[in-house]
Amino acid sequence: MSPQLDAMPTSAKDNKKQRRKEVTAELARHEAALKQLVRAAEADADPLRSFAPFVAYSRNGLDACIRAFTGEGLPAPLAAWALALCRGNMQEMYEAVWGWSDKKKQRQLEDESSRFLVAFEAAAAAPAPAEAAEGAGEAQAAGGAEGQPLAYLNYRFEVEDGVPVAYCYEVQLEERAQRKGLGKHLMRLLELMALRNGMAGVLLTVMRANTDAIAFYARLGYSEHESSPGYADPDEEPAGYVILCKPLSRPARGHSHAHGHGHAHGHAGCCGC
Ligand SMILES: CC(=O)SCCNC(=O)CCNC(=O)[C@H](O)C(C)(C)COP(=O)(O)OP(=O)(O)OC[C@H]1O[C@@H](n2cnc3c(N)ncnc32)[C@H](O)[C@@H]1OP(=O)(O)O
Repeated sequence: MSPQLDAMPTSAKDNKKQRRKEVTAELARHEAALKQLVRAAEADADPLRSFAPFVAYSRNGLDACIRAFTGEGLPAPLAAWALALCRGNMQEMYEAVWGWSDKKKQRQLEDESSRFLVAFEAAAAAPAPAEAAEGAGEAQAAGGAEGQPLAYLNYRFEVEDGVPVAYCYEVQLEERAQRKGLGKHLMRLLELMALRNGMAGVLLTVMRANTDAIAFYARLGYSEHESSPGYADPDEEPAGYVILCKPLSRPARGHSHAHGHGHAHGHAGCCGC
């Protein structure tokens, strides 16, 4: 027993013990509620059903439609295409920071908690298979009526430091689909899905060398998260990556966020996710 407790009258000790028990039980309930929130979000078999107007993207010369997959349910040719696209876009930058491993990336993409949005070109607009990128022809066949895949967003629902978030693992676009608004559209869809599932925000990791992606995320309102290396201590050795976040707000309804998660807009140094 601690010396402080020892010196207390019995009723005060009992009160303190009781209070500890209550706090522990409350924390356990809170943790269970967060896990439940994530499980419910993961279990949604049709995450795009509320966002029908956003599953088609026709702008800037692109004519695409978006479908949702789980990592485990992604057809093999699409999984191969996703891995090849990521390798093509990222391998060089990865090698300078974490190293590149096909196996590790594949495991990440196909993990049971991994989720995908995949944008397919409308079938009529798809180029002949000979012009397609590695794996895209077979991936097209796996996609059914759609044309070739153009882009994907790989995400998970997670609890990060006690806060439920949608974690964006990868956004990868074929070169011919870049800078046409599709990346932004996919991120907006993720934000909508995150909000609908009670997540407090979107989190992601991006390499410092990826200045294009950093500019893209800044344009979309993402800023450095307090868990990002060097955020709290400018003397810390700079890492090769930063963690960015965007808190998500609901229309004010006069009561706090479900499961007690307030949003920290305007909260100095913290973005609430
Ligand atoms: C967590 C991660 O996934 S990090 C890895 C990100 N992925 C990559 O680096 C792979 C290669 N790049 C890509 O796949 C894409 O180009 C992405 C994902 C970086 C961006 O998607 P895109 O569709 O090309 O960008 P999009 O056209 O939607 O641009 C949205 C906004 O960001 C701006 N933007 C995009 N790229 C840049 C840039 N390099 N510099 C400045 N602004 C930019 C656009 O001008 C646009 O602004 P607007 O809304 O005012 O018009």
